[in-house]
Amino acid sequence: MDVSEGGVTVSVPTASGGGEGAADDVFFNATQELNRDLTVATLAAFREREPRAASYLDAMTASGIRGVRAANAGWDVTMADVDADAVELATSNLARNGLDGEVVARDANSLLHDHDRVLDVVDIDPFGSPMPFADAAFANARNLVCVTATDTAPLCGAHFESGVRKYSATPRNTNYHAEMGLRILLGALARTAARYDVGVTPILSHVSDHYVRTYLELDHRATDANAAVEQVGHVYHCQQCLSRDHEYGLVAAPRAECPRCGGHQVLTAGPLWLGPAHEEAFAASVREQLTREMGEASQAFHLLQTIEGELHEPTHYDQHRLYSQWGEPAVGMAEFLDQLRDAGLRASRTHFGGTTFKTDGGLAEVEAAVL
Ligand SMILES: C[S@@+](CC[C@H](N)C(=O)[O-])C[C@H]1O[C@@H](n2cnc3c(N)ncnc32)[C@H](O)[C@@H]1O
Ligand SMILES: [Zn+2]
Repeated sequence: MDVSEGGVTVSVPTASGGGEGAADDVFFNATQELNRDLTVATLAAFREREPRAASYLDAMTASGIRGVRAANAGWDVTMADVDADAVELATSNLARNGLDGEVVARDANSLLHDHDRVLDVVDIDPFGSPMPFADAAFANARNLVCVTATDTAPLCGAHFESGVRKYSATPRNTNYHAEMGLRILLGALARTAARYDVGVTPILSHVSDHYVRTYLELDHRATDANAAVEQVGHVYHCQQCLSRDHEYGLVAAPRAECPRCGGHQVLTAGPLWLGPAHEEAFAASVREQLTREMGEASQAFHLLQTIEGELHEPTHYDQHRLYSQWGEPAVGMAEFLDQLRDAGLRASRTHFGGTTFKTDGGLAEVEAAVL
């Protein structure tokens, strides 16, 4: 069947209209249109920031939809997949839109390591964890690495051993699991890039549906890599009172007891990324690149707006969860945030959920402000 998205029309396996299709079909997920709309808008915003950026590798292309959309936006595109059927489909999808580009049957790692031209932007969109491709991406990309991770259960600590294996970290299953997943991923990516003397700066990140997506700008000096590693540390989370704190550095200092409630169930999570996961100005510039022909433009607009306003504290709270802990009825979010601000705290919504918020205050200050 044909799918039209963002100004291109591609053929995808018939069964895959609403989901991921049959197991042996070439992969296509209609529900990732938001991810692809944001990719195209991010590429456009990034080109304004880095005008030399011209080449884009869609390293796991499947039907080719993402690479075709990038080619349609003027990028010099290479699309790769290990699956011969995917390569055939992506080749015909590029051609039927009258676009130039190279489609190759290659393993992403081997292609990255012996590509004969500079790859300005590399997009890693595998099944599950991106970590098996992260070394090759950071060793060979020049400006930007885009990463999707769909293994959210390992990332957030729900599938603990798998998370430990894939991310060389200790993810913990907290009530801010989506952000835990994002920060475990960012921490692992920053440490991987550092092996190649590459420093990463996350300029946009979001957790939507069941995937994590992040865009990492690269700098190629050892000092940049050091600066990125300095953004990595640990979160200490009390399972009893939900209080948490964090510390930078690769050496963990597990808490014997919670400084707030004295409980002994304080989890240590990390190493994970404690720095900003986005740049406000860049998120705003991506928002300006959304176009009418993008099917998820409206959702993308609201998502970016929320991200722009989001504080950079490394964990968030769910206001409903707190009120249930306090045994009180929850109030509206706008009123709640006003109460925090009236008490002199910084406070923002987050894109992790409609009742989530971030603040620079500790839990005791939040309680004092709203109860
Ligand atoms: C999640 S799909 C990609 C979806 C696509 N980027 C999109 O936006 O619709 C993952 C693809 O990676 C391919 N793949 C798996 N291992 C690979 C490897 N080592 N190198 C390149 N492609 C690989 C699979 O054949 C599959 O087509
Ligand atoms: Zn506690």
